[in-house]
Amino acid sequence: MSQPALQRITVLGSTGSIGKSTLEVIAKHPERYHVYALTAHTSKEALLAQCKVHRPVVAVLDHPADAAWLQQALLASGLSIEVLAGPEALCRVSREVSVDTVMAAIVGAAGLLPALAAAESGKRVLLANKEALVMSGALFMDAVARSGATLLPIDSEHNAIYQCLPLEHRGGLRQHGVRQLLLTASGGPFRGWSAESIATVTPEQACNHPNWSMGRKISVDSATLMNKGLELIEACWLFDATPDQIQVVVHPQSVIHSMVAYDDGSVIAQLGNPDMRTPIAYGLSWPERIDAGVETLDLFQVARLDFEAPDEMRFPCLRLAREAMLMGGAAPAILNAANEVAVDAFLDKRLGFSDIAAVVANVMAEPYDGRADTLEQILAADQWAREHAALIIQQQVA
Ligand SMILES: NC(=O)C1=CN([C@@H]2O[C@H](COP(=O)(O)OP(=O)(O)OC[C@H]3O[C@@H](n4cnc5c(N)ncnc54)[C@H](OP(=O)(O)O)[C@@H]3O)[C@@H](O)[C@H]2O)C=CC1
Ligand SMILES: CC(=O)[C@@H](O)[C@H](O)COP(=O)(O)O
Ligand SMILES: [Mn+2]
Repeated sequence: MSQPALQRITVLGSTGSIGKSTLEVIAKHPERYHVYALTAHTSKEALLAQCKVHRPVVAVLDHPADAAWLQQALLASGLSIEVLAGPEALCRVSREVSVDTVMAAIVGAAGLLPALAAAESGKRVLLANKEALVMSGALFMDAVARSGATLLPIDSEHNAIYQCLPLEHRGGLRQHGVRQLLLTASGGPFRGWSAESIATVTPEQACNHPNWSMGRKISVDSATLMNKGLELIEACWLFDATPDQIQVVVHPQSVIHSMVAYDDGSVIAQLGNPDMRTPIAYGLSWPERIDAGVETLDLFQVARLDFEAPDEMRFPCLRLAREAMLMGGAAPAILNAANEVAVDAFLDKRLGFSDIAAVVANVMAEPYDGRADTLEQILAADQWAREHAALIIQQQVA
């Protein structure tokens, strides 16, 4: 058997939940994958530890003082690794000519520019950072098409749908006999709770996802169902679908990661343990399969699979996201930015849980007359929404 081609990889957000899982899978296959760059925001000790194990060529931190600290610590450990600082360095390690694959696993809008840089440079882009696509869907997909990049979804639901679709699904789902995409949702930690109980939950409760271990921002998004809203927009762009072709199905066990319904009545599903190493390994090795270190699903232990409709009255964020996608233009970027500001405020205990949806709804209700065709316009809409959300939160607190 021939040796697989070696992939040189940049892991954006390597100190996060997805970043760490990515490095676990990479470490199992040293003959296939070499790390080119590792990046973090402020977690310098964690990045130092990762550098010692994975020996990247470059490491990136946000602040120059942190980068200087890391450079010193690496030299003291006898490691010659180049350390860079700042957002432009993230784009540089995404674009680097010798890099084949970029794992885009920075959380939030901060991940947009380096993910886009990878898409524009024709890389294999492993996209976990759903906010990038929500903000810049048309622009991002256009960059992929023009550069010939290979875009592989890492978000578990989209990875599942990708696995359930025919190989060539581009250019419309209908012509491939696809009737609907069934996007599964766990329902989050507050599924079935009354509106009154939901209103008083703490960040710790919101971050305690029933099935997945994830970063704090996405955990809160799962709890409000904004995660499913962002994923609906993400699916529209990835699979060239309209919101009405996507049905959200609450499935509390998170064992079916999503499904595709076909014209002949077939429903094809992808199942597995709720462990992100599976979609990560799929993205790394596609079109082959590698060991991800994940056990085969024990169906006898799962025993039952439940399904219900999402409750958009108690969890309005899903409806807000669908409306943003239907509005188009800058609306998804505005939704995303307002949500990021509101989630930050909730995690800081400056805002109640139910106020997250209220802040997003209020920002979306404000008239915005800008377009969202260019990156500059998208970033302007993002900035506008952040300012409005901050103002609304300030007024609520005052
Ligand atoms: N976790 C999961 O299971 C899933 C996550 N996703 C998506 O993947 C992305 C990452 O999620 P997750 O791993 O949970 O997030 P985490 O919060 O665990 O990790 C985020 C990573 O991004 C870095 N980062 C944060 N802010 C910045 C910034 N301003 N500039 C540069 N780097 C930054 C962090 O560095 P530092 O450590 O220094 O803060 C960290 O490495 C999100 O978009 C999420 O929606 C999608 C599906 C599943
Ligand atoms: C693992 C993953 O992809 C997350 O986005 C997960 O789906 C969150 O779960 P819910 O949003 O369905 O609660
Ligand atoms: Mn998901």
